[in-house]
Amino acid sequence: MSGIIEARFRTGFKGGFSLDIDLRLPAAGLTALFGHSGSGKTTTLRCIAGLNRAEGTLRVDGETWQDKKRFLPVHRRPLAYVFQEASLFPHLSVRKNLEYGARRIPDQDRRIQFGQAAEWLGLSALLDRRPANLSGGERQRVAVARALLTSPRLLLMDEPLSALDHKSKREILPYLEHLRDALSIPILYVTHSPDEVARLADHLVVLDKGRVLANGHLTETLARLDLPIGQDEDTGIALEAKVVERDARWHLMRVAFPGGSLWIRDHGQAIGQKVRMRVLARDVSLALERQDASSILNILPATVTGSVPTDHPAVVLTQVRLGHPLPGSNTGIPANQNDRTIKHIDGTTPLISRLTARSSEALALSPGKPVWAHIKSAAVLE
Ligand SMILES: Nc1ncnc2c1ncn2[C@@H]1O[C@H](COP(=O)(O)OP(=O)(O)OP(=O)(O)O)[C@@H](O)[C@H]1O
Repeated sequence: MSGIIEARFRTGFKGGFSLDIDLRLPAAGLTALFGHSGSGKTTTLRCIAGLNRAEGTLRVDGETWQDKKRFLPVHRRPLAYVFQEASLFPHLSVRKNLEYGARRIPDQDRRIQFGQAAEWLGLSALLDRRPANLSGGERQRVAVARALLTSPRLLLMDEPLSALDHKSKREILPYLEHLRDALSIPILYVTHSPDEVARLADHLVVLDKGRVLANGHLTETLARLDLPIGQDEDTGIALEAKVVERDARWHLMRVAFPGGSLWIRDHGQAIGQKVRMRVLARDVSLALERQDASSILNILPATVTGSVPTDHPAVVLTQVRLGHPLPGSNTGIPANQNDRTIKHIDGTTPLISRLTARSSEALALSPGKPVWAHIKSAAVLE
């Protein structure tokens, strides 16, 4: 089927690790493969690349790369692979390294031009340098551009930032964000950084012990309370919003998303522009009444959808969805997929709130309960 990557693999190693996955992924945008060390992220990528000969099926946008009858070897799969460390030719300039990437592709098959790749990765001023005279982040940018110049139909990236220091990571992230939006090919991106997931991913796969724990849209998957991706200080959701209004006097802008909007610090984006935001669980408090006489600017109606304990008995995480149950409906009812009072909040944005177990009990926060989410802070990711 078109527009989809279907990847089904079963494989194992002598040490006892087995991989058994069945994934349907969008054949566009950036899909993050997230999981703890040893969960099978790299093995999955290697199976997709044809570097590991796993039993299974791989179809990319309607084209079969592997099934029971055929196995395209790695050099016949139109993909590019970016590793943790850039392996550039040390004796060649950046320009020559890039030209090497483009060399194998006949002109008529070239989908990404040299100038385009150099511009996307900000390499124009570096073309005459040798790799030894580049920072780690610059070397990785060259490696990504070189990969793109092979005109792949799929870009695989295996923890491309993990060997970089904090400053270099910050420098390279905007290039990757731009690339995600500009490229028409899908990117599969392995990481164990929740931060990179929030900033870069459109779609998220969570792996654990060689199995798929979750596979879904970024905001929805990050909002799940049953996954190992959260539960710490940085737990929260990430979402895409659109700038809809600004208040020049107070340097604020209003950003809208399914089910609501927030006033946040103005970062100068144009009206209509998309921004990616993060709302952390520790910045969301829940109340039964709307508390307007407070310093909090953003107060949104929401409905409780679930709650889980955390590592500390004093703290729980509660999931809500924006919107109140319909007027006149019986509210304190448990969540039920067929209940029309719950259904109307399907599709609105989920939030997670970190609160004490004592408050949760005092407010009787159970599924179906209407609340007001007071959002202390929300930020554009940049
Ligand atoms: N060639 C191999 N032979 C034996 N065991 C292997 C081989 N390759 C990987 N493994 C094992 O398979 C498991 C999954 O490895 P994999 O590299 O896919 O995990 P990962 O999620 O990418 O981990 P990390 O985040 O540490 O890179 C690990 O336990 C690893 O030791």
